[in-house]
Amino acid sequence: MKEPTESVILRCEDVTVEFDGFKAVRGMNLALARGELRFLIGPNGAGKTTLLDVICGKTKPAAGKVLFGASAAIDITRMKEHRIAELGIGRKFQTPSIFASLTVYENAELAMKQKRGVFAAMRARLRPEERDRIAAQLEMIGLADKARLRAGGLSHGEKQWLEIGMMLLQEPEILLLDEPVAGMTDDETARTGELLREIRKTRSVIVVEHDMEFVRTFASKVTVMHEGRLLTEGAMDEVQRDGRVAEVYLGKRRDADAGRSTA
Ligand SMILES: Nc1ncnc2c1ncn2[C@@H]1O[C@H](COP(=O)(O)OP(=O)(O)OP(=O)(O)O)[C@@H](O)[C@H]1O
Repeated sequence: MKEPTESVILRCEDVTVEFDGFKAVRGMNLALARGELRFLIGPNGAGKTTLLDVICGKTKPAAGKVLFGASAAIDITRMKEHRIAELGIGRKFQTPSIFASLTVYENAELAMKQKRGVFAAMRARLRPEERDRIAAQLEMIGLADKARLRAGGLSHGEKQWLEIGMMLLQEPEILLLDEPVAGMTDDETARTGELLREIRKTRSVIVVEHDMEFVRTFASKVTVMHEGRLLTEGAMDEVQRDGRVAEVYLGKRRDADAGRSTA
């Protein structure tokens, strides 16, 4: 299932990752189109997080390539993590990395200044257009009314949204999210899905997710990994009908997921 080359923003080709001889990812292929919201699913230990680690440069593959940019022309396989981030791949981990003692606005301000680069960041004041962008971003993540509150006092879901907002202020082309709705209330989960739909209008997103109810509601295309390999890929309803998918999930599904899922 190869995407037309011109619309591809990221391509993983035959990526293999080894940890002390154990192959966590085995010849994995993935092509992400511009403006796509892709869900990466699979049982525990399938290699999903490791693949995100390879894309953002945190882990280097033993073999294979990661290509990024217009028509996936830039080989980022051996680039340093910070360089990949500068190029436009943002990674959000499960634990929020916001500053609890600063306000929501101050956190956003820091993210904006980080985007400017070290020298410009020393300029104390933000330009009016930068302030406007922060305001628009806080509006998008639903925290405009909480701009003056300490980030540490936000709910779990709000902290996750703030972190997503801070990443967006750095204008990545691709966002990599690892279980963004873990620990969220049903309402927060639904709002996060809407936020992802909004984000994909201007950026591409890969979401590693275990919450099958969430995936069913918000996914268009799903990639299923199993034991480091691509098991199948396609529309969620097709994937759900695939007997192999049900099989690999049987007995491996997380306890937390079992209550919500009938996949
Ligand atoms: N740094 C590491 N050293 C050794 N083994 C690792 C390391 N990181 C991951 N692994 C192993 O690689 C395999 C894939 O792990 P990974 O975290 O990528 O799976 P996953 O699909 O994200 O699982 P989960 O859904 O449980 O988060 C697992 O067997 C894991 O134990």
